Amino acid sequence: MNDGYLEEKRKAIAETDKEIIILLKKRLDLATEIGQYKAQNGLEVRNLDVEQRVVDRYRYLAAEYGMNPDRMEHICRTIMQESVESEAAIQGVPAPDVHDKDPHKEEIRISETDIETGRRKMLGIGVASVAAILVLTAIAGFVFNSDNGLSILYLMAVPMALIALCFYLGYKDMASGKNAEDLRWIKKRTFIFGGLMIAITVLILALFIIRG
Ligand SMILES: O=C(O)C(=O)C[C@]1(C(=O)O)C=C[C@@H](O)C=C1
Repeated sequence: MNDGYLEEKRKAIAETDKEIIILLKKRLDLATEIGQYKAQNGLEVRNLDVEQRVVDRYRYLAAEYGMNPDRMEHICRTIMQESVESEAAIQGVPAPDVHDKDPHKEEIRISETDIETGRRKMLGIGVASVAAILVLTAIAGFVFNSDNGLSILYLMAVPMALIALCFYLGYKDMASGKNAEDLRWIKKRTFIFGGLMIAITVLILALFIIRG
C-alpha cells in the first residue's frame, strides 16, 4: 500500500478546498456589494429570475463536466443562500430561503389550505353550538318547566339565529379572505361574537331553569 500516494492526493484536495473557499468568499463579497446597492435603491433581496439563470448555468456546466445537475443545483442554492443571508443582514430583514423555488405559490397554497380548514371548523362549531342549544332548550323547556316548553323555544330562537348568522358570516367571509391578517380578523370576530352569544344563551337557559 502506498500511503504517500494517498497523502499527496489528500493534500491536493485540501488545497483545492481552500481555493474553493477563497472563490466562494470572492463570490460572497460581490453579492454583498450587490446587496448594498439593493439596500440603497429599495430593491428586494431575492431576485428569482437571476437565481434561475444562475441555477441553469450550474446545471449546464455540471452536465458538461460529467457531474450530477440536481446535486450541483443544490450546491448552487446553498451558495446563493450565503449571499442572501449577507444581503438580508444589510437590509435588517429575515433571510429568505433560496431552496424555496416558488415562495409566492407556496404562500397561496398555504393560505388556501388555511381557508378551507378554517371554514370547515367555523361551520362545524356553528352547527354544533346551535344543535347543543336546541337540545338544552328542549330539556329546559319540556323537562324542567313543561308549562312553558314552547315559549322558551320561541325565546331562544333569536339568540340561536344570531349564533347561526355569526358563524355563517365567518364561514362565508373566510372564502374571500386575501391574506393571513384577514383570516385572523374573521376568526377573531366570529369567535368573540359567537362565544358571547353562546354565553348569553346559556345564561338565559340557566336562569329559566333556576326560576322555574
Ligand atoms: O444577482 C443578484 O441580485 C444577487 O443578489 C446575487 C445572487 C447570487 O448569489 O447569485 C443572490 C441572490 C439573488 O436572489 C440572486 C442572485
